[in-house]
Amino acid sequence: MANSAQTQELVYLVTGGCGFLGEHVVRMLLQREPRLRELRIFDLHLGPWLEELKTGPVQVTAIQGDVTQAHEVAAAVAGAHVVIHTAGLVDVFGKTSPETIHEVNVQGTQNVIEACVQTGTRFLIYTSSMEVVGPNIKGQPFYRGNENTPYEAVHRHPYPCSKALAERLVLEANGREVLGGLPLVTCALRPTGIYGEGHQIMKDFYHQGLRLGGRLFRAIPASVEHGRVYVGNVAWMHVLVARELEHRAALMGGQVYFCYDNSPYKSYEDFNMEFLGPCGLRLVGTRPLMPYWLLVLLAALNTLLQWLLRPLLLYAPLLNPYTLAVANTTFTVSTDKARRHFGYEPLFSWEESRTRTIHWVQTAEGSA
Ligand SMILES: NC(=O)C1=CN([C@@H]2O[C@H](COP(=O)(O)OP(=O)(O)OC[C@H]3O[C@@H](n4cnc5c(N)ncnc54)[C@H](O)[C@@H]3O)[C@@H](O)[C@H]2O)C=CC1
Ligand SMILES: C[C@@H](CO)CCC[C@@H](C)[C@H]1CC[C@H]2[C@@H]3[C@H](O)CC4=CC(=O)CC[C@]4(C)[C@H]3CC[C@]12C
Repeated sequence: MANSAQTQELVYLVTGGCGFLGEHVVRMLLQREPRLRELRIFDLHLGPWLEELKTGPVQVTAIQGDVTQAHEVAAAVAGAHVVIHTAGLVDVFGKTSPETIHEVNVQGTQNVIEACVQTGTRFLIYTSSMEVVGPNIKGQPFYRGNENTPYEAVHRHPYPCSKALAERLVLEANGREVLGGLPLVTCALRPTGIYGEGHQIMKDFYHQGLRLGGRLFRAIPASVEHGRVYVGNVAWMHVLVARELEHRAALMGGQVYFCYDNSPYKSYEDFNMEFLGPCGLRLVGTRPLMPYWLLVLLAALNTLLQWLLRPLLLYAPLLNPYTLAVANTTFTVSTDKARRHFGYEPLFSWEESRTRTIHWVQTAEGSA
């Protein structure tokens, strides 16, 4: 909670502050950054929940804007001490064109960097993704790796390509001189698959299960581990990095950190059942019910249907060759780099993260 003994002097900007992760970052900052004077929330779509934040001691400024518009970004950044750039197009389902994904994720990030340089903002934290590393196009496993684990990070899909390019831009910008002559300090956080309150795909699976009479059918072998991290802990890591970047610029500047916590290593489907099970769903099968080649065929068929139907409607199912490959490839992290560099410990235990997520799925049911 904000401590009135400390001077409230800092101005933060959170891009994408109305998204799934962004909302948690915003709320976490208000709770855990006592030096905050003003919090600017920049997003293409502003959420109505922002209104309730405006009555607190911190000035909350909602800015409707587009990261692809350099002048809008520059106006929002001017005067901010810290920028947390979490805005992005998270599309692995073919809803948007590769060009748009590139424009938002890469050009948008370039605009944020240039705005920092031009207006004199010194600290920039970028929300990257595990996807900048893998799974790669060869489907090679990354088993409990860390930030230094060798891995062939080669991608073809627009989303990981864009995140990798944007991350590189952010890291290369570390040390650039900003207005006033001081160096820019940047770093990138790479969450694995985020879960928690507000996770749309979890909700989609829940409703799919309800439609199928309370059942989901196992498609991926239980032995394929998929890295997951609780949204509250990802937000906490952003807040800590933002706080420590100034004091530990030499150590943290230009670095990447996986976002991790104590969530268990499990397959994507088994992990989801940790929440969906207590909400009344059952995962049928100890082994996949369909042979893998049939899933590959269905995923390819979905791609074809998406292409054929495009002139008429947007067909964007969860299953496509890319999502299947990601779900079917082991990718888990095991690291303590964030603890060593800036003292990160997860704020929420696994039990608490689980309880909060179950509660959200249960209460979100009626509102869907
Ligand atoms: N959801 C996940 O599992 C993971 C997400 N990430 C990254 O975390 C960040 C946040 O992702 P989520 O919260 O899941 O996505 P989200 O879609 O819920 O949030 C993204 C926010 O960015 C905003 N936005 C999109 N285009 C914009 C534009 N042109 N200008 C301004 N704002 C724009 C959206 O309106 C939205 O509020 C993204 O950068 C994503 O790549 C990284 C790893 C995992
Ligand atoms: C084959 C299906 C059988 O039930 C399951 C399909 C699940 C997929 C929709 C998800 C499996 C893995 C997810 C991705 C992963 O968590 C990593 C991600 C990181 C990001 O930065 C953005 C989101 C995502 C790509 C995430 C998207 C959904 C999955 C592919």
